Amino acid sequence: MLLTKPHPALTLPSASLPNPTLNAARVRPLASSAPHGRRGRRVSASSSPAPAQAASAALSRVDVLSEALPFIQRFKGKTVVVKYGGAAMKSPELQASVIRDLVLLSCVGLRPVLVHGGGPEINSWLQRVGVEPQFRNGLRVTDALTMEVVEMVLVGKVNKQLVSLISLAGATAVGLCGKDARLLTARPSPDAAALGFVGEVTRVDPSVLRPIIASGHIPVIATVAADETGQAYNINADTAAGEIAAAIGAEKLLLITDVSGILADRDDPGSLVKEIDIAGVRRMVAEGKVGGGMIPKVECCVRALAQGVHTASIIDGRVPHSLLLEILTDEGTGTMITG
Ligand SMILES: Nc1ncnc2c1ncn2[C@@H]1O[C@H](COP(=O)(O)OP(=O)(O)O)[C@@H](O)[C@H]1O
Ligand SMILES: CC(=O)N[C@@H](CCC(=O)OP(=O)(O)O)C(=O)O
Repeated sequence: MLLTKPHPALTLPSASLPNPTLNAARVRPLASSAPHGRRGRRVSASSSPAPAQAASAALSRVDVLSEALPFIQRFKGKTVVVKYGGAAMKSPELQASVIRDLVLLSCVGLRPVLVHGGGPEINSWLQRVGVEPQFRNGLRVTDALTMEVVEMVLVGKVNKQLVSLISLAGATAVGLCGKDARLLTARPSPDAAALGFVGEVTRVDPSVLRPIIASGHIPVIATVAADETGQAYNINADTAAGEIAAAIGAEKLLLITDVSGILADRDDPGSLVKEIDIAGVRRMVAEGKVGGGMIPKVECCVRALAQGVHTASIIDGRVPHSLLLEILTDEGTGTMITG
């Protein structure tokens, strides 16, 4: 099945489109100096809308909350693996907004596991040490120096930054990489001659995640793993997220990126494929309609679904609250791949 519909974000008023300033406003806590009403809400005489308008705005806000109830009930206690990719992590405001949504999901009883990338950040640090990044079919060509930079950036920098953002948003997180408690064991990719230290996952041992999740912390996973000899490998974050989702029996796998989802025509942002089954997506890959970084995404969704994950979606991190829209509404925002 292949359905193409206009993307909801494309039909929204311009104020709903990705806008760092608006996102910043959304994540900013209430100014402590602002006067507060009875329930601690900020009250501003000069900017108050007319009472009728304010009441109607409040009503539509609680409507949205109320509509989310069946979804919250359905997914309460369920694990959702969210892969947050580098392309959608470029702006600090966007990062804070995505992390707030993740924390909201955790507060309403879902059990999110965050697997992250950081491709653009790795590129920028490689360039600082004079190495030009190279990719083949969406995978980074990883020699020994590149491997060192990948580990420093993903495990040392990006991972800890996301843990801090979760803390700032009021939840707690534990940062890990594949090496911790042998969460992921790697072996060289079949294309090692061309790709160097790019790994594929041979084993997932999710036992370290269970007590972390049971204690209410959000695991944050960087996808560097070692083989049996301790050699480090660079694992594509989409691939790792799919394997982790399958190993922990996740309800959902969500890949957040910087396109609206799978496009029927990759040069036409309006050609979003809203829903597609495994056969359909395989056909798109065979016909060359899916390329570059979208290939590991599609492949990991297909593998996760084949191993029992119920739904896999590719969603647009540039759309404010795309994570909440995908999980807590009927409409969704991106491409849902079904088994
Ligand atoms: N059919 C397609 N639909 C959407 N994107 C596609 C398609 N084929 C290739 N792509 C490319 O895949 C990219 C997403 O992968 P990538 O840049 O690796 O994301 P991330 O860094 O979030 O993991 C898109 O920006 C787009 O250039
Ligand atoms: C083998 C391989 O390509 N590894 C990726 C790992 C990070 C990643 O996947 O980051 P994004 O999600 O931001 O693309 C890389 O080195 O860029």
